Amino acid sequence: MPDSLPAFTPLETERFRLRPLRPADAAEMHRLVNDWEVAKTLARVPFPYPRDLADEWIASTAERIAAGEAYHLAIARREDDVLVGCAGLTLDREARTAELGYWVGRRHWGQGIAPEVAGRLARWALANLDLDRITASALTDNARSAAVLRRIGFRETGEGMQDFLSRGGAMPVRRFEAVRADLSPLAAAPAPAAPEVAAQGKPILLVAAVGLIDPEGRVLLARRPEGKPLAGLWEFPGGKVRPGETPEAALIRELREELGIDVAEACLAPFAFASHGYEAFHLLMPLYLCRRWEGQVTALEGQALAWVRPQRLGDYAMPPADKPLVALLRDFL
Ligand SMILES: Nc1nc2c([nH]c(=O)n2[C@H]2C[C@H](O)[C@@H](COP(=O)(O)OP(=O)(O)OP(=O)(O)O)O2)c(=O)[nH]1
Repeated sequence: MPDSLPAFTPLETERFRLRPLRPADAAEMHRLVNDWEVAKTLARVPFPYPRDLADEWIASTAERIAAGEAYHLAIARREDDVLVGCAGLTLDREARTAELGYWVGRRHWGQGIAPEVAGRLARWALANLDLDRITASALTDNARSAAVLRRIGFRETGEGMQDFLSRGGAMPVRRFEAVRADLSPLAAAPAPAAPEVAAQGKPILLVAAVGLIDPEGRVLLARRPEGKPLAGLWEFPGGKVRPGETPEAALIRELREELGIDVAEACLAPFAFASHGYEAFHLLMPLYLCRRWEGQVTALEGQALAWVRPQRLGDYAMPPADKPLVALLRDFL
């Protein structure tokens, strides 16, 4: 019944595909999860696991993906689509958080599947859903799961008790969480090579950005894609100024590459700048305003775009450097 499946573009890792569960997955899912060694580590899984529950659960995952409430996905091998486990996120949209969970069938243990897929799912979620934080927990006696969480960048935040259906009561767990900085590529950046480098201060990064303004006075924001630092935050279009380039030339190039529009230098009006210390560099970012361009604004790099009324800019999570610019822009427009 492919047409009853929710619209969700599968997430690929090197070896696996995270895709919506299908009714046809029920038998294999039941075989893998109806195993005490698996069920005992999961909070919301009963043991024994009734066969009918697999069908009901799969149907409910489709509904919840369609509603944007939870993303419980099959972990399938890319080469032959064999189901090896499940990974999921349950959202609390108001709190801008999601709870991560995963399990792998016993016959597939020992291949590093959990860190590969859970890391991908967490990075995807922070880049594509309106979240600031992902939480997870592992039974205190489940050192393997805690190690997976640490390996993908989660930090331990404390201990607590959680109800486990399979154990028939509350069990002690370690709690973990990750924010954008924990999972971003910048977190893995090496420390400065020599102490003198640090003592002289951070390098300055020059980035040119633009507030494109449409005839209705709305400003264009673009969402930083997965894989870049600060993924998932909304920003003014632009990018790094290359050696030998002027900020204006850099912007004209970036706008053509990223949005498919042509902007004349005379249409870029200098407006303000951001000067902000990030951990690894100091950002200096001139912000221009532009009301005239040629061509249709198109997301050429698959990034989400939003035309936002100045008064609504505060509803979009943006990099810390942009906060003062947003305030200035709101007053100006
Ligand atoms: N474009 C843009 N970058 C911003 C904003 N706010 C902010 O802190 N930044 C930071 C994020 C990045 O560290 C840096 C821009 O670098 P980038 O990596 O996106 O630049 P790029 O498009 O040249 O990317 P790449 O070719 O290196 O992939 O500036 C903003 O509003 N717009």
